[in-house]
Amino acid sequence: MKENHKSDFRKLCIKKLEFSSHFSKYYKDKKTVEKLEEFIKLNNFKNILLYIPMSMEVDVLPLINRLRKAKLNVFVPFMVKDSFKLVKYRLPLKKKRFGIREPNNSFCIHPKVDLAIVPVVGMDKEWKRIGFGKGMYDRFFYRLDYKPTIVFTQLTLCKSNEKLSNKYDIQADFIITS
Ligand SMILES: Nc1nc2c(c(=O)[nH]1)N(C=O)[C@@H](CNc1ccc(C(=O)N[C@@H](CCC(=O)O)C(=O)O)cc1)CN2
Ligand SMILES: Nc1ncnc2c1ncn2[C@@H]1O[C@H](COP(=O)(O)OP(=O)(O)OP(=O)(O)O)[C@@H](O)[C@H]1O
Repeated sequence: MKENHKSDFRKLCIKKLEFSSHFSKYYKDKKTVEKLEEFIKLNNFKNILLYIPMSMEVDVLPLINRLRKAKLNVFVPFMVKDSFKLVKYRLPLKKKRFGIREPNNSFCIHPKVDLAIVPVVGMDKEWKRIGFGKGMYDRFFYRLDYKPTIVFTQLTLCKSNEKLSNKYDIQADFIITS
């Protein structure tokens, strides 16, 4: 029953985000990125997990470039089987599974991040993440032996007033949207 609710809510949020991404996307991206940057500076984070955005996600590429100029370490997901590892952001990016772009593989030892900025499709009552349903972020955080600060980011808030999440779903410490 709950799984049906979850997948219906996921579909609804995807529709909402796709719709929202057609209107003032530039403004929403800019506003959200400004807030993210302020948050990073205020808390003095140095090693940051970001992501290579898809069209309905907040475009964090300008933020990535600015953070790199400021000599912060920016990592992005590199999909491996049912989850991902972290690689340092660098060009070129190559299109992979699900149309996701990624930098080349890197063989450095596991980097430790103090902040993880995570794109979400939706959130439930408990501020737990609803993603595309593959469980990759869930597995990534479950397998970490420390807990970074987690920020969820989204173009337009899509939050349910019901509990839809499962035990393994990751929970936000902060939400930043436009
Ligand atoms: N930008 C970004 N990178 C990410 C994720 C993400 O959510 N966003 N991931 C989070 O786990 C991982 C990739 N996992 C994914 C799993 C499924 C789909 C997916 O089902 N995509 C839809 C298309 C979405 C669209 O309409 O654009 C599909 O393939 O049908 C996407 C990413 C790692 N990298
Ligand atoms: N720590 C874990 N270990 C094993 N399986 C897991 C774990 N976390 C999630 N899963 C599995 O992943 C699948 C997808 O989970 P869920 O529906 O919560 O995805 P999601 O959080 O919406 O998507 P995603 O994290 O990919 O964006 C589920 O079948 C779940 O059993």
